[in-house]
Amino acid sequence: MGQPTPNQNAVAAGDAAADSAFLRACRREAVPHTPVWFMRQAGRSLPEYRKVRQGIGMLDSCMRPDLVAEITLQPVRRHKVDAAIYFSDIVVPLKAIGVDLDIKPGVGPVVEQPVRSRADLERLRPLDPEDVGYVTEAVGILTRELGGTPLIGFAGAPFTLASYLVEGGPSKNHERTKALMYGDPELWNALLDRLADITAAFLKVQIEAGASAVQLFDSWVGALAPEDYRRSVLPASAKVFEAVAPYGVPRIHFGVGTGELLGLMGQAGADVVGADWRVPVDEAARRVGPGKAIQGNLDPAVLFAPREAVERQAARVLEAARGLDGHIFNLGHGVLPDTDPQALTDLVAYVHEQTAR
Ligand SMILES: Cc1c2[nH]c(c1CCC(=O)O)Cc1[nH]c(c(CCC(=O)O)c1C)Cc1[nH]c(c(CCC(=O)O)c1C)Cc1[nH]c(c(C)c1CCC(=O)O)C2
Repeated sequence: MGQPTPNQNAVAAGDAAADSAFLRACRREAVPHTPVWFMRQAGRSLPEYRKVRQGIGMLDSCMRPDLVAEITLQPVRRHKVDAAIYFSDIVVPLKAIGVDLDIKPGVGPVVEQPVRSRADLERLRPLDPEDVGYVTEAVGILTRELGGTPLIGFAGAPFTLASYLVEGGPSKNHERTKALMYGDPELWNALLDRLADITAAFLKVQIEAGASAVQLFDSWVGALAPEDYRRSVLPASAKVFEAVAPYGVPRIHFGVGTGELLGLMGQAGADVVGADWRVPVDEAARRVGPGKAIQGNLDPAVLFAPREAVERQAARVLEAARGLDGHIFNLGHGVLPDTDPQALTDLVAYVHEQTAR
């Protein structure tokens, strides 16, 4: 592998963000306040998002740098969150290598020809940075406009991407995915390895263009038992983290329902591990093991309760985080589409106020 060569704009923007509360917390350094951002902060809960997206398909919007930059900036302006997350979707790199898929409103990613055989696997070619020139362009705009606010790049983890590819769409039980994993381990390992390379290439594009941190979303991996995760998933996720390690940007690893997997997810190599709301953050930190920051973990449904109740539940998260040497406040999963945006703005202010040092 060649030496990483971030461009000069990226270096300048990175310098401005380097001392931000978010990046300091990722590195487990002292912070002026606990940093806050929200998974899925850019999107349907915001009226200004629905306005700019009118008449433009989800995947089309991901390929328009001006629109991507605007949507990424919207929650930063409105909520004063401590980090921006790049507006895209986990299936964008798959679309970019020619997989025939679409994101259907209210459904999610749907794949025309699911991947279930060796011949299907051969259709997944490596990602060339030129396949996603619009990402380089949008990240470039963003790092200039964000100033000192760090930009988080992201990608889907091999297991979660495999689930969409094998099932052909969203799935509750992941039955075809598991059938392949148990029934043809050789093909399964080859699929995850190929997805690891695509994911790593996609993260590198974002980092080289100026992203200050990256998050690997393994949203659906909580469906697995620890032994299956260790054997059939961990090597591919570890390959992704290792591939981007030379850049030195913080690497975040997140999944839902991963209480029993947190130790193994820590072993996969991230610097920060995200937990959902089912495990308190101090217990999550104990399970993840030493030397890693923790991100989380207010239940996104709590935001539908009155303000005082939201604050009581947020206070519980902060209390559990008190002894940790690196905590990034977030929800335990993404912002739900019907969330009142004001509840998010108020929550950011509350966390900042309560943790100001
Ligand atoms: C599993 C997953 C997907 N996509 C993603 C994940 C991992 C995170 C998680 O677990 O929630 C990641 C994602 N998708 C989107 C972002 C944008 C950045 C952000 O604000 O976090 C991110 C980080 C935009 C989006 N991705 C999608 C939307 C909604 C589509 C729209 O606004 O038209 C947005 C804003 C579509 C999508 N794409 C996917 C789903 C499940 C959906 C929702 C389907 C629906 O209910 O409509 C796959």
